[in-house]
Amino acid sequence: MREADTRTGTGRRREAVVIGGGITGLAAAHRLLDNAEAEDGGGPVHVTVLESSDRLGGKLLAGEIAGARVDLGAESLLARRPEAVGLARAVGLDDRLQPPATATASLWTRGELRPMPKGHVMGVPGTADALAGVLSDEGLARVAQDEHLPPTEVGDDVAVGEYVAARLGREVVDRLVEPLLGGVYAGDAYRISLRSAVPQLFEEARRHPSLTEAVRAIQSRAAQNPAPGPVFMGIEGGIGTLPGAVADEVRGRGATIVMAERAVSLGARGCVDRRLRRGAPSTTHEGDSTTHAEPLWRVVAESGRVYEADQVIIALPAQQAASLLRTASPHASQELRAIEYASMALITMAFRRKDAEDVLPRGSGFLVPPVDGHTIKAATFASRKWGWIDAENPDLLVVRTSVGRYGDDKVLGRDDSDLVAVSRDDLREATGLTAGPVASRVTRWHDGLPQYPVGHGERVERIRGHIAALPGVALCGAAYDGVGVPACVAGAYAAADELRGDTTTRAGLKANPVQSMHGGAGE
Ligand SMILES: CC1=C(CCC(=O)O)c2cc3nc(cc4[nH]c(cc5[nH]c(cc1n2)c(C)c5CCC(=O)O)c(CCC(=O)O)c4C)C(CCC(=O)O)=C3C
Repeated sequence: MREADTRTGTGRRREAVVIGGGITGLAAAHRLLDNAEAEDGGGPVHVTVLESSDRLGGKLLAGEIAGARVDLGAESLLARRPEAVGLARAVGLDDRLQPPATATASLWTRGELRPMPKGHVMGVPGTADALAGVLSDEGLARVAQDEHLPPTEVGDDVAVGEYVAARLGREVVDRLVEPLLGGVYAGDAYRISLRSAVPQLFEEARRHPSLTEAVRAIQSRAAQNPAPGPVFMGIEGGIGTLPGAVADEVRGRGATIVMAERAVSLGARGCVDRRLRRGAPSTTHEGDSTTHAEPLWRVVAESGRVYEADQVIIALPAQQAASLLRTASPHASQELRAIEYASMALITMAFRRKDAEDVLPRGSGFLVPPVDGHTIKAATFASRKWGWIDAENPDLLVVRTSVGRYGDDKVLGRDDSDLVAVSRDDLREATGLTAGPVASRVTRWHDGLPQYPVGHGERVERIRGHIAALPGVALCGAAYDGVGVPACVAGAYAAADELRGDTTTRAGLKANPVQSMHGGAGE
């Protein structure tokens, strides 16, 4: 059915193609449809989502172990930003949203599980007070020196590890910052950008001579405006059920989702080349809406099929985006190639509840600093963390561990049985759990987490600059706007809004980056 686009008078509806069926691409499709329904949305649109694999959802994957429903990918949504939870509500999952049953976690440091200290921003403490035991006595004394040291230059950007070590000593980096960044980015604190990964702290660090003072400034601001509600949210059945729910919702509104359809190139038709030569700016603005007599873009798939599009949203990991953009934007392509990823594996194990219940500590799990030489970097007690897993499986206790950090690709090459064995060894050493699991499964996430090293923010700006020269094309995903699910959703919304000439969403994202929500006051 072809509806006339009365607003632009072209007699046809817009064609929008979203490349990538992860949560970012699906959120983009959802937003394109919302925008089209809005009064000034530019008229009817037909949305096509192209997914190269035979599964939607990208890094979100719901699965099963010993009959228990679990997440085998990301398992929690940061709820301090509205976008991810808002999307879940918008697609009818309101009743299934559930905060974690426990908000406490531990740190496996210096031979013992110790409560995760309160009052830090991404592992950076506001005071040495709560760190006894977590750090050595020398480490504690070193933190206290911060207030007396001359200021450290932050410049345009600095590596988190380098800066924190200069102010507070390496122990804070090794035992607090590394394990948290290891969770969020599977990264290396000495490479990750303070500006991109902890922007709030970057801003405050420029304003205060001491870093602990900068942290306390963030904490007192947070204390004055306490954010309502839980920090994290889960979804009954797993956050891996979110992509399917979004897919159903957009299909219900007329979108087409094509599976096993790999987009291999994005080509401009002649008219675009002429427009580009005239120096026409990128995305739409008033009166230059994206509906022209003919679609401007041709997306060619590996199958040979061609998708003509007025608007294209690229919601792909950086390397795939680089390939797709080879001819349309060699400069963007080159910059995208330089974005690196870390790989990780999740080892999910179901224990008999009676074997594990009294042995495992309370709380949601523990983080592991890499300095102590253990293989796992975190353990999550899924049955303790999520009430729905607990309730559905009274005889089981589900635990998952994670392995793999930036630069260490070897660990993913180990056999499943080997990864289960090292996980059990580390769990036994940390908690005393000796019983074997009744079931286990390993999920490898090759190139699962994009890295945000020093200079990443500028690189993304340059990429956006190049993409802006392609009218009707926008880019979003974990590599550009922040690694968490809310960041992916927010980036998708910003991309869809940009295509209708609305840059306020992107501006809002920049002013209030998703990563600034990490840590906070004593959470
Ligand atoms: C992508 C991402 C974000 C960004 C989200 C976004 O920006 O949208 C994030 C945020 C955070 N992660 C945090 C804390 C923890 N993360 C853990 C474990 C893990 N995180 C991971 C990823 C992420 N983590 C991963 C791959 C693991 C490994 C184990 C697994 O995947 O199963 C664990 C141990 C296990 C447990 O207790 O569950 C803890 C305690 C805190 C609070 C810090 C504070 O206290 O201030 C915050 C903001």
